[in-house]
Amino acid sequence: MSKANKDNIILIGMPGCGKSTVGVVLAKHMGYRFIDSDLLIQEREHRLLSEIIEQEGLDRFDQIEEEVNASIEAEHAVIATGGSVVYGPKAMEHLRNIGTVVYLKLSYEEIADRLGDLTARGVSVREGQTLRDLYDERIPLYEKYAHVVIDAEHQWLRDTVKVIRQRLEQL
Ligand SMILES: Nc1ncnc2c1ncn2[C@@H]1O[C@H](COP(=O)(O)OP(=O)(O)OP(=O)(O)O)[C@@H](O)[C@H]1O
Ligand SMILES: O=C(O)C1=C[C@@H](O)[C@@H](O)[C@H](O)C1
Ligand SMILES: [Mg+2]
Repeated sequence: MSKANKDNIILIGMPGCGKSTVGVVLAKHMGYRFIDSDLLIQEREHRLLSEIIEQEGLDRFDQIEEEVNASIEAEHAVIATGGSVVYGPKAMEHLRNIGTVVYLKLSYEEIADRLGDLTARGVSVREGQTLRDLYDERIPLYEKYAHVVIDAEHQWLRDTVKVIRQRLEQL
């Protein structure tokens, strides 16, 4: 159960799991604002995520992502985060305080199908690390920080939105 002091809905999960695509539709259906924290990072930095990672390196990118997410002030919003937000404990503590954290869970196979070139997409992946390694490293973090886990495997976008709303109503 969420002990949040605000009514935001925060989406977390692997890159390509649908946080941004599902998030904007969920916000529209609920009459909420939509915030994509990847876009907040790009606005603050005046650069693309892939450029920040290339120019600053992954450690600095992770710091920037943590700072931006830890300073989001919002109410009545659906917040789509970046897949690597769970590397920032301060950001996750803040997000859990301002809303209900919803993990969109997909299998490794479906994530691999959906994602193209990880580098071009700007995914926070270290040299030599495979998508499988990344998946195995992150799943325990998503599970640790989630208030709610949604199985999004083989679901139409509209059905994922419906299931999220049902689960939130039950809280
Ligand atoms: N049922 C579905 N629900 C959501 N997205 C789907 C579905 N089927 C296919 N897709 C595709 O999967 C991709 C989801 O990408 P999206 O950018 O929303 O992911 P994300 O979780 O925001 O990733 P990132 O962490 O990189 O920001 C899109 O290309 C979308 O068209
Ligand atoms: O999962 C990831 O490593 C990332 C996902 C994107 O949303 C961005 O936050 C960034 O490109 C890193
Ligand atoms: Mg996104």
